[in-house]
Order: sequence, then structure tokens, then C-alpha cells
Amino acid sequence: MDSIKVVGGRELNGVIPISGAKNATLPLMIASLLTDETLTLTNVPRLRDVAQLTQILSNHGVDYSVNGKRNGQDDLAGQTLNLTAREIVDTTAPYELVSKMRASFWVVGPLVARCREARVSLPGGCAIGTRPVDFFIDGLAALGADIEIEAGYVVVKAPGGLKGARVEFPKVSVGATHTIMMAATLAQGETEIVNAAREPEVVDLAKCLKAMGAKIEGEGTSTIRIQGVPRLHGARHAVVPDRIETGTYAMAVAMTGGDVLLRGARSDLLETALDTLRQAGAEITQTADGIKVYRNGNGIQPVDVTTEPFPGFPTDLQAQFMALMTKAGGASRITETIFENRFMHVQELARLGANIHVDGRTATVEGVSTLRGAPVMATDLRASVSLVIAGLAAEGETTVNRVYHLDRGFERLEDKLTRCGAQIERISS
Ligand SMILES: CC(=O)N[C@H]1[C@@H](OP(=O)(O)OP(=O)(O)OC[C@H]2O[C@@H](n3ccc(=O)[nH]c3=O)[C@H](O)[C@@H]2O)O[C@H](CO)[C@@H](O)[C@@H]1O
Ligand SMILES: C=C(OP(=O)(O)O)C(=O)O
Repeated sequence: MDSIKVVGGRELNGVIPISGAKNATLPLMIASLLTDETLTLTNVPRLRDVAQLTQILSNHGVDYSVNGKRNGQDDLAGQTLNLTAREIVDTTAPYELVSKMRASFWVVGPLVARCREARVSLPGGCAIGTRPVDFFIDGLAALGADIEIEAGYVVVKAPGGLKGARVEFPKVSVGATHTIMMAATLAQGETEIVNAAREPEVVDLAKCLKAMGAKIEGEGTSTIRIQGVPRLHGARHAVVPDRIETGTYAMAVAMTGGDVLLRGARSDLLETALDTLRQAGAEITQTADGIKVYRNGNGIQPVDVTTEPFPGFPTDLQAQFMALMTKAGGASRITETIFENRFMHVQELARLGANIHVDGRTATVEGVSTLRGAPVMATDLRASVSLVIAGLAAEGETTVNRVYHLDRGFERLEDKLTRCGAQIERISS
């Protein structure tokens, strides 16, 4: 299993290209199931989750190809992925494939919309909480599907096709919004999703679905209306830049000091997180090429944050922000409201000398002047990268073990950071 070795104490200076968003790419790839024509996605990141999802989709009958490198492209340019679901040959998404990645469960929406049936294993994914699927089940039932749980599989049938309806989520859910929105594109009549997720990845999916011929209004607000159409067609769509990768590197620069251009990043995708970083002492400006992040030698200020659905502070940046706060000049309180078990990084940060006390959903971080390198264990995707950020500012060597979590969502992290002066390398074993 690979690990990452970081020797801390260097500033970051230079340019980091921001990849296409993992959390947009996954539902966009799944949208290919809705049409028998080719969906071409550009700016697709090279990630383990993307590779895993191509396997799942190919099991349903999706043909895929990846364009080769083009003249003038550097190694970190996004990929172009062509997906064609000419015929769905299998409506089962098996446990062996779905258990590795939660988003793969979302195939349930397009499959039942197009094939009128689906049998999808209950999902896996990062160990950050219980992560039930009741909103998906209730939403599909509202669209007229019959649903049963059989031996760990959700079995969904809609022999007469899905029918548009009002679907109100009790709580904002990104995945349930993606899934019901995709399912509703091919339902008969109008669907109204109330308390929909407003995340940029939902907006990106809606944009792609519209390019495929779907009729959708209200994406980016909490009410989305979808007028079902009989069929969708092929399209070409560029994946939105990754706001979580953007925020992660911005926090790394705030941690180490330095001056970095996050090329291709868009500040409108993460205003709350960037404002929080400004309060912590970073200077952040949007330029024509991306976002510039600068912090001089001054200390890091403590800032309290609470995670919330978009446009609030994202849960997917909570661990990275906590890493930054471990070196703040005072105490900060970090409250996690989305997932009940997303503090697994706390005990690993403590190995580096961080002083953090967890009480229920709130962690109090007492900043320390020095972190010291140590071997640590990555427990989930964003926790992994929080340990890298802490390692970049720690004295001596930090080894982050089990980095396969990191490879799910960060494209060539060690290359991107090395180019900016970090001392970081992957140890393959
Ligand atoms: C691949 C992807 O895009 N993953 C993101 C997506 O995950 P994901 O879509 O799985 O997260 P949700 O937005 O659905 O989860 C939000 C909350 O709703 C709860 N819930 C959800 C569905 C359900 O049927 N019942 C239920 O109770 C969850 O347990 C959680 O407490 O949004 C999360 C919240 O921004 C991010 O952390 C993940 O990175
Ligand atoms: C939690 C995440 O991913 P997933 O929903 O796929 O587990 C994440 O991207 O931080």
C-alpha cells in the first residue's frame, strides 16, 4: 500500500492547476446511462473513483474511451471521456463494485428511468457516518416506483415508467438531489424537488442534462423543476473546477506561507471557505487565470466554523481547515453538522502534536506553535489530505499511510505540491 512522505517547513510558491471536480464528474458520468448517444465529458480528473465508476458503468453496458494527450497539453491537463450507453445490458449494480464508492449508488435513478427497473447494492464510501439512502427510496417511491430491499440490494421497479411528482427532502442531500433530478428527466410530467441541494456540482449536472435535451429550471436554488421528456441525446460538457481541491490547496498555502496561483479555480464556487481563510490571515484574489493565495510570515488567526450545505462552509473542507487551525495563535471551534463521524483525523493530527478536544459535534482546537512529524494513518479522503497539510508545516518527517483514500479524490497531489517547492514523495510498496 502506498504512503506519502512529507518533510515540513517549506513555503509553497508557484502554480497549481486545479482539476475538474470529482464530485461533479461522478454524477455526470452516471448521466450517460440516460441516453443511447455519446456523452463526452472534458476536464475529467484522473482519479481512482473515476476509474472505479467506469467499471461499474461498463458492467451496465456503457462503452467508454479516453482521448490521448494532445499537442501542447501538459501532464496535468484534464482528460476527455466518451461514454456511450447504446444498450443497457444489466440493470444490477453489484455489491463488489458499489461497496467501494457511495456515488455509484446514484445509478439507481437513470437505470429505473430508462429501463424501468434497477437492482443496486446498498452503498459504501468514506467512513464518515451512517449515510442512509432513505431520501432516495422515498423520492423514487414518490415518482411511482415500487421499492424493496432484498439481501442488501435496493430493488426498484416502475413497469409503467416514472411519473413526475413533488419530492420534498427532509434534509439537504447532494446525492438524492442528483439522483431524483436525473430520474425525473425521463419521467412523464413535472417533478418539483423541494429542499434541493444547491451545490455547484448539482448546477453542473443540470447544465449537462439540459445540453442533453432535459427541461430543468431552478438549479442552484432550493426548488428544482423538471419537465420530463421522452428521450435525451448526446452532448459535450466540461466538468466544473474542483472547489474542494481549490480550498485544500488554499489552506495548504495559508498553513505554510507563500504565494500560489490556483490555475483555473473559481472563487464563486467557495466564497464562504475563502472568506474564512481571509479571516485566518490569507490574502486571496480572483484573477483572470484563477485564484491567487498569499500569506506572509504573520501568524494564523483562529476562526470558528460550522459546516453547512452550500453556500455554507463545506464539510469536505472541515478536516483541512482543522489542520490549519492546529497552528493558529489561539483557540477555534469547528462544528460538523453534516456527518456525525467526521472527526477521524483528530487523533491522527494529535500524533503531530495538535491539541484538539472533541465534544459531540464540536472540536475545540488550541493552536500550538510547533507540530512535529510522525507516522500517521489516513482514514478517509479529506482526512488524508488534512494530514498532508499538517505535515507540510511540521518539523521533520511525516509519513501518511494508507493513501489509497487520497487517490480517490486528489489528482497527482504530490506532483502539484512538489512543483511549488514542497518536499513530498510517494513511497510505493
Ligand atoms: C460524491 C459526492 O458528491 N459526495 C459528496 C456528497 O455526498 P452525499 O451525497 O452522500 O451526501 P448527502 O448530501 O446526501 O448527505 C447529507 C446528509 O444527509 C443525510 N442523508 C442523505 C441521504 C439520505 O437518503 N438520507 C440521509 O439521511 C446524510 O447522512 C448526511 O447527514 O455530499 C456530501 C455533503 O456535501 C459531501 O461530503 C460528499 O463529498
Ligand atoms: C465524502 C466524500 O466522498 P464520498 O461521498 O464519495 O464518500 C468526499 O468527496 O469527501
